[in-house]
Amino acid sequence: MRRVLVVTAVAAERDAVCAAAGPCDGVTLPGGLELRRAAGPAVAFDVLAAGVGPAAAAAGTATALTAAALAGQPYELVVSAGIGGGFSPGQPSGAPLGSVVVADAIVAADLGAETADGFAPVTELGFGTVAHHPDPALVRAVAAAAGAAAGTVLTVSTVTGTAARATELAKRHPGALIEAMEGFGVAEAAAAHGVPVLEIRTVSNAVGPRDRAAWRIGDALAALTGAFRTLPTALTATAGPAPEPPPRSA
Ligand SMILES: O=C(O)c1cccc(C(=O)CC[C@H]2O[C@@H](n3cnc4c(=O)[nH]cnc43)[C@H](O)[C@@H]2O)c1
Repeated sequence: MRRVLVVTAVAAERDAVCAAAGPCDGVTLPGGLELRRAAGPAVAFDVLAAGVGPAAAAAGTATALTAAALAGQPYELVVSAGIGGGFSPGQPSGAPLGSVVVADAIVAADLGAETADGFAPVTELGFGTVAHHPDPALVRAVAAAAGAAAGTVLTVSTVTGTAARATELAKRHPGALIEAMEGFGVAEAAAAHGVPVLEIRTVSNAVGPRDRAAWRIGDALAALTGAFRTLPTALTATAGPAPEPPPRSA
């Protein structure tokens, strides 16, 4: 049985994933976060709503990964999942409302410093990392199964609210399809545990001037459920042999 941890920001996104994964039982993690567990025939999904933003996402992901490792049932894959803002197709790249995106790069777009010459990522300041690159074969397989585009997904701590900011981000990241707020935090925790990561997003709104009335959250959540329905087949097709269970203690 393959074990996959899925991390969303909010309960509505978690429930959209659970709607695809099958009946989800609740398990409480150290610290009080509730994990929803769905054991499918080929893949077991544990789904966690860890909170909004990269810090909450990293903390929740690290807690779930540590608890699983200590229980002798480590995860094989972590997936950051949820809705996001799509760059408009008129920009260097883009993703329309309701579409599905699988990240081929998970990029922290506002982790750095403002300088007189503009934004400098922390890597240019000499430390840290600003990008994680999921396994390309896995990205291709999952995107093909879900009918998704593959491209850069940005992680921001502040939702973009102006056309100027949207244009600046699109210029700085020409391959960006979506911005959201958690992927990089999930990816950092996964990397710290040596576990592969994916990010799957569906577009609820356009990146740019804030217009909450125009958000299509229901459509994006339905698309998220649809994408997760295709995931077990894609994962089983790409995975090697299932790992040996840990040795039983005498
Ligand atoms: O109000 C609701 O019913 C509702 C249901 C599901 C999700 C939400 C959220 O507000 C989720 C916040 C979550 O979504 C990502 N997100 C969505 N659009 C953007 C965006 O334009 N820029 C950045 N992030 C976006 C983000 O990951 C948030 O955590 C509400």
